[in-house]
Amino acid sequence: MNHTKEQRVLQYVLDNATRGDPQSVVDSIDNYCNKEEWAMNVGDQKGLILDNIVNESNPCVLLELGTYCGYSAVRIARLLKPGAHLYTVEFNPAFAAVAKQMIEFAGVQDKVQILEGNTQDIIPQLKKKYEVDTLDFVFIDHWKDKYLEDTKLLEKCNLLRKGTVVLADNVIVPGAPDFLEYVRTCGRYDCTNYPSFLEYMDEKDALEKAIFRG
Ligand SMILES: Cn1cnc(CNC(=O)c2cc(-c3ccc(F)cc3)cc(O)c2O)c1
Ligand SMILES: [Mg+2]
Repeated sequence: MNHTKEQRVLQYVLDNATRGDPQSVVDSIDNYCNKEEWAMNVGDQKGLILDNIVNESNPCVLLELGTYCGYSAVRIARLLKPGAHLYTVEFNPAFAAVAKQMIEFAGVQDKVQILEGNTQDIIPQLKKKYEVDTLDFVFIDHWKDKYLEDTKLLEKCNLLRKGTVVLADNVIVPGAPDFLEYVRTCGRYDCTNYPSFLEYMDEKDALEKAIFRG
């Protein structure tokens, strides 16, 4: 039954975390991925930086690109105020199925909506189909060669407003050089780099925060 790594991560959470307790879900995933099998969750070190930036920006409408097992969706949702909502986009149906169960077990399903499909198709639907006006916070953690085109698509679809926080994972490893170059030089973002480490490893990585100037 647990033929994939993502299913094994979920099973470990079901067996070791507490239903309805998002922190225990986050901690269980980190325990498993530190001890048993590496997986590409943002992890506990970069996760603390993510927590701080979410708390600082007090967002109401959030978008995540790249759900994977739902680790960062649960991590973010556990911090959201009543009425706040996170849309998270996942292309891979197997990942989306695991994430759905992870989010429901954590008890944050009322705050999180998984949108299954390609970001290129879903981003242009956010306003009309999902009744989004503008986004307060965007966490980018999907395919690294899609960061730039999807950031430009968010701009084109008028989903960013003055002060929208765009936070990108993995800007060192695997890296997103064209995205970094763009947000740091195009004149439309105020950028801050947050050095950290690749999840569950000693290798250097970083998050980049790019605040849209409007
Ligand atoms: C298949 N797929 C579905 N979603 C995605 C998008 N995520 C990544 O690719 C990703 C990759 C790594 C990583 C992989 C190998 C390695 F040696 C070092 C780092 C780390 C991350 O935090 C990531 O988010 C990939
Ligand atoms: Mg990542």
